[in-house]
Amino acid sequence: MTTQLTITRPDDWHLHLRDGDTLKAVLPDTARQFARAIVMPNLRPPVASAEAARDYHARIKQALPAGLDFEPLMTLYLTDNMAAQEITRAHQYGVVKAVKLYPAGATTNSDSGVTSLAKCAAVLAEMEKLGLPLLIHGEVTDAEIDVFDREKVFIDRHLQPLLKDFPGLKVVFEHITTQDAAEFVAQGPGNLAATITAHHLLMNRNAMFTGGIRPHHYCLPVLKRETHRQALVKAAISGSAKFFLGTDSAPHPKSAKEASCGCAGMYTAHAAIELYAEAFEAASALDKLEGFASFYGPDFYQLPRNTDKVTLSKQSWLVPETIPFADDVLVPLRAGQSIAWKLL
Ligand SMILES: NC(=O)N[C@@H](CC(=O)O)C(=O)O
Ligand SMILES: [Zn+2]
Ligand SMILES: [Zn+2]
Repeated sequence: MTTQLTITRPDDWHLHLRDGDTLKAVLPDTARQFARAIVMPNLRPPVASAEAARDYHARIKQALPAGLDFEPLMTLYLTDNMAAQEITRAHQYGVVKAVKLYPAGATTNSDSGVTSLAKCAAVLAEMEKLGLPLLIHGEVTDAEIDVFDREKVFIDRHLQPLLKDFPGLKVVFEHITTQDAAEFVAQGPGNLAATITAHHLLMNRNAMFTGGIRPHHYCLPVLKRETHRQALVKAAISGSAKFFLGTDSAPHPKSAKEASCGCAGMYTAHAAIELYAEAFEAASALDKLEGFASFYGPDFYQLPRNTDKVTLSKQSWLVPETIPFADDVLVPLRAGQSIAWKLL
């Protein structure tokens, strides 16, 4: 049995850091483990210009505690009326590594998102030309479509046409949750990849209803049935460079989660790499963790792999019930329960 695991320092290719005091509260959790993270732009207002991305980058660097080495990789929030020129400028700024597509209304702070991809043709052509990846929250927003089917329908209605219209565009299908998405990506072209969260590897939709409603297990895309979870595990441990780590750690105050209309998002940054280690161990595939967590992401983004190492030890520890979050608290995944691996 493996009791220690040393891997190249990982990166997180999908992360929500928020801003201001909440940024300060969560950033150390990520920076302790990861060398870099792709930072999501769904602030209020969204990070939709090259200047906004540069300023947000500076605020993150400023919020970083002394002694922690961490590089935020910035994203632009795609809107219907974004000019292609904005992409060119953002690319020139250097800190912007990708553009994020939120279908309008699909998730937290997505109301300024895209209503029709046809409106973004010039922007997408410019990204294709520059090699700037498009990161997609891949769910349709149609109220008539069952919430558990929204990812699958997005593939047919939007992702397939997009890949056909822009065959050279690099695309990351973010936080995939279904067998349909895993198979679509595995069989797709080399410019198509996907991130997978730890929570979608560890839990199926029963976790939202164990003994009552569990708001801290509600995220988007919503957890799916067990067959889908198994397909995601299979993809993550396959050794295919098309699948890599993206936590989608999405902090919200406890009061906003435990509410009559609670918001979507799980906080996993406090234990991200440890949670992934649990999932890979459960699949007897700890030897596949390093590629998934530390190699395939930078390879896809054409960034250098990290050179330093981290070590995980098979050592159970107790997750706190809450974590301070500005003037509130947040409830981390596994609150009050234990995690089998510990980052040394
Ligand atoms: N994943 C979530 O459930 N929530 C994310 C948004 C997102 O990634 O869709 C958030 O910003 O809270
Ligand atoms: Zn999303
Ligand atoms: Zn997200």
